[in-house]
This record gives sequence, C-alpha cells and structure tokens, in this order.
Amino acid sequence: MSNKRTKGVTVVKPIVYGNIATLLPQKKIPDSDHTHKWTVSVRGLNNEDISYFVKKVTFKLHETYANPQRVVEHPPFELTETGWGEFELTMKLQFVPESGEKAVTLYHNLRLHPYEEDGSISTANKNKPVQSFQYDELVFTEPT
Ligand SMILES: O=C(Nc1ccc(C(=O)N2CC(c3nccs3)C2)s1)[C@@H]1CCCN1
Repeated sequence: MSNKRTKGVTVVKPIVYGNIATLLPQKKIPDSDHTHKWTVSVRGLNNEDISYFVKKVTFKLHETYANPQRVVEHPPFELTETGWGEFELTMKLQFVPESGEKAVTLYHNLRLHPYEEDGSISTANKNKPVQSFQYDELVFTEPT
C-alpha cells in the first residue's frame, strides 16, 4: 500500500464576488417598503467564464425572503432581488464532478448604501449604483 500522498499540481482560479445596488424609483413596488434593487454575483476575473469548473451556485438570503435558498445552475451565476436593508448572505459554489473538489462557501455583506469615510451614509449621488465586490482565489490541487 502506497504511503505517498497523491502528488498534484496546484491550480489557482481567481474569482470576484459581491453585489451592485440601485435605489428604486419612488414607490416602484406598490405597498412595499423595498427601497433598493440589487444583484449579487460570483464570476471569473474580467468576466471570464467559470462554468467549466463551477457546476452551480446556491445563494442563501436572509430567512425573511421567500425561498431564501436560490440555486443557479448556469452562468451568469447571479441573483437579482429587491429589499430594504443590508445583511450577510452566502454563496455556496459546487464544482463539476470531474474536479472532485468539495464545495466552497463565500460570505458577503450586502451593501446598499454609499458610505462616507466615517461610516455615515452619504447623501451625494443618490442615484449612482453602489458596488461592493471582493477578489478571492480558489486553490485546487489536481492529481498529476
Ligand atoms: O436590513 C437588515 N436585514 C434585512 C433582512 C431582510 C431584508 C430585506 O430587505 N428584505 C426581506 C425581504 C422581504 N420583504 C418583505 C417580505 S420579505 C426584503 S433587510 C439588517 C437589520 C439592520 C441592519 N441590517
């Protein structure tokens, strides 16, 4: 029985994940307190296609959303919703079976408001979209 670990080549896959948010025009949704429309996404660098190794992404929203677990099985791996506040959401990435890689969960604090340096909410550029994205790297070890 071999006591050697499987040798492998390390492959690093850059990803970018986060959200963009825009203010809904006044009372866009009747009888609703939703103030913003937002899109959360995970993608490759420079929008490179990641579906050759990411099979599906499960977005887990705050439990007050209907069907808070939203599965996206085809690119673009993104989800658009409306709401009134900011909360932490997760994105579980599951990989193509051939990769044999375990799922990876990313954590993102949804951002709706433009913040000033001191953390106060800016009143400037009310209609300018707010963006909050993070860069990360997925590291895979492929057996040689
Ligand atoms: O905002 C926050 N948590 C939020 C959780 C869910 C939010 C939201 O936007 N929505 C739920 C969804 C629904 N609307 C109607 C029926 S379900 C629209 S906001 C926290 C509280 C203080 C600071 N951040």
